[in-house]
Amino acid sequence: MHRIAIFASGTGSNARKIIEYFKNKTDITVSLVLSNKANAPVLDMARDHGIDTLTLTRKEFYETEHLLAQLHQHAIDFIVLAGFLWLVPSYLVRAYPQKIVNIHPALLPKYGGKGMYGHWVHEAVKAAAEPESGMTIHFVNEAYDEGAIIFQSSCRLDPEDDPETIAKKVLRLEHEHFAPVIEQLILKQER
Ligand SMILES: Nc1nc2c(c(=O)[nH]1)N[C@@H](CN(C=O)c1ccc(C(=O)N[C@@H](CCC(=O)O)C(=O)O)cc1)CN2
Ligand SMILES: NCC(=O)N[C@@H]1O[C@H](COP(=O)([O-])[O-])[C@@H](O)[C@H]1O
Repeated sequence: MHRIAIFASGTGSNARKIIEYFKNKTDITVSLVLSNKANAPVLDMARDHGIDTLTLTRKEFYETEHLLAQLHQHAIDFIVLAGFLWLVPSYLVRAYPQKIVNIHPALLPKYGGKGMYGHWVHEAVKAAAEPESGMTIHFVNEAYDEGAIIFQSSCRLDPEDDPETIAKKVLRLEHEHFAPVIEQLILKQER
């Protein structure tokens, strides 16, 4: 059995799609949802699905081994960042080599890096009058959004699109692709 931990900071619509996708699978399950925000809606959603949750302060996340202990206690072997807004530290990247993936709401390498999250991404895409946007799933390394790209999907943008409608188009792609890409990656790695 592969056990996934999802890290999220906000709404958790991607986390919900992933939880629902693996609910009826026999070889992969979501066993833990972590957030840096105690009031994040993703935590209530996880609890509604009977999934353990964990909230960490910045000090606990960066300066203690509490997270590693919790991941070990839950036998986590894969980590998914789904709207998580803190930089994953080196100790965790090293502990889970090629086992941490992130979803980014743009076609990396453009529109990535520090400050590029949520609506800031779509604002920048709109400001640049891009003809398309999309989403990227990539491995997580020590820097924001610089890990090897695993999968990308794009959508056409219209002149009348604004950051909100761009976000909706990109989120639709994320919901369609993230869970199956995670499944294919996990099963490919075990071969
Ligand atoms: N080591 C890594 N950690 C994280 C990555 C990564 O690729 N490597 N991806 C991010 C997710 N992300 C883009 O996909 C991203 C999230 C947040 C930020 C950012 O600038 N955050 C702010 C803090 C925001 C807050 O605390 O509310 C900051 O660092 O100043 C950029 C990109 C997740 N972690
Ligand atoms: N750079 C990181 C970033 O911006 N991540 C983005 O946060 C949103 C979370 O939505 P959700 O909470 O509904 O899944 C998603 O669109 C994800 O790509």
